[in-house]
Amino acid sequence: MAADLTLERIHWQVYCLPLRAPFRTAHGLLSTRWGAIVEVSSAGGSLQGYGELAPLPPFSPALSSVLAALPALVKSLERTSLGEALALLQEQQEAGCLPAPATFALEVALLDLRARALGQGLLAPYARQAVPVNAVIGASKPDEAAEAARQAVAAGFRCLKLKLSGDEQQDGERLAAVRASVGGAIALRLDANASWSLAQAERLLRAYAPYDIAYVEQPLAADDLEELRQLRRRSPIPIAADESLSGLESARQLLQLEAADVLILKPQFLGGLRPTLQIIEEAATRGVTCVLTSALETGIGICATLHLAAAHPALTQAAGLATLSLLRADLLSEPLTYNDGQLQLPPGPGLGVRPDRAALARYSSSAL
Ligand SMILES: O=C(O)CCC(=O)c1ccccc1C(=O)O
Ligand SMILES: [Mg+2]
Repeated sequence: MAADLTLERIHWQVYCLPLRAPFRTAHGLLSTRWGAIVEVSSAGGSLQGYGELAPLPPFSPALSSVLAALPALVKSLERTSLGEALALLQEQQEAGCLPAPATFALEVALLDLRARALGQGLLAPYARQAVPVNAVIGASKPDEAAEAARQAVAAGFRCLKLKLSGDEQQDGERLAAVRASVGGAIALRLDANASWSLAQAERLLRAYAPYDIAYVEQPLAADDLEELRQLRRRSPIPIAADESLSGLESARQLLQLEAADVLILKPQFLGGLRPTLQIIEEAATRGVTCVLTSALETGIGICATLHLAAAHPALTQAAGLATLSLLRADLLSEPLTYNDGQLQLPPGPGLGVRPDRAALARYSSSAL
């Protein structure tokens, strides 16, 4: 049985991947993505499972502190059975002892190993074999953003997410330019990345409402849920919480306060697929929409989130999983495929993808 498999070795390789072009959000400019690919092997080394940690302050602790937690965690899991390892990981995650990206990486790697042993998909059965995704447009100059939006629509995307910079004038011009360039039939989402005050948000959301916005992510600072609740009651545009969600407890507070119309869920920053699934279930009972997104991981992390997006019947909205093209390269042996604004679930057991050793070696880093 898969649960009886013994884990022999758990190791990780840190990577450093440049972005194709620096990516601007209200949190600043991102030009390099750091993370690590985790590999777990069964006794005898016949089976492997893979996961990815890709921390990103302020959404998570920094890479150095996530890596610092790994040796003790790995020591507690090595040479246990797969079933025990998953239970131990869950225990430590629930006790709040582990940084979220470390739990996500280990959980996915263990589930990948188990699903490969069973010859089934990571989270089978699936509600869909392809997941609609939004293209993401950085907070670049209005004409550049409009051109990027046009290209995304030409590539088949029906939903775009536009990053705001916090510069009010440019944000307004960028939004007008993007809406004009794509026409009325394309869904538009905005992401303010926690950059507005309550008064500013009320004013800007009224100004942006005529552009037909599906929702705005995180208009206000992460920790003031009461203000978010007030804004939601007055806003002509639906409100999504992103930075305000740090795990199950914060999700429960948001649901309790009815502070958001939409929850943006990043398993990388929520401590894995299991707590994310719990949030999806609790949100569904209250009629709150959930949208899964990447944390700008490489293909391993994106693919894990894709499996959850494909598996759960409630996740019908476009997911934020079209971020691989922001990176200069991926680390997969076979690329993930985007077709007509949808990301295909790869066939094959487990994640259905593996890291490419040569690519991993090329972008590996020993700087940490
Ligand atoms: O949602 C998407 O389309 C892409 C993912 C994304 O924007 C993101 C990625 C990493 C960290 C934060 C965010 C964000 O939504 O603010
Ligand atoms: Mg966001």
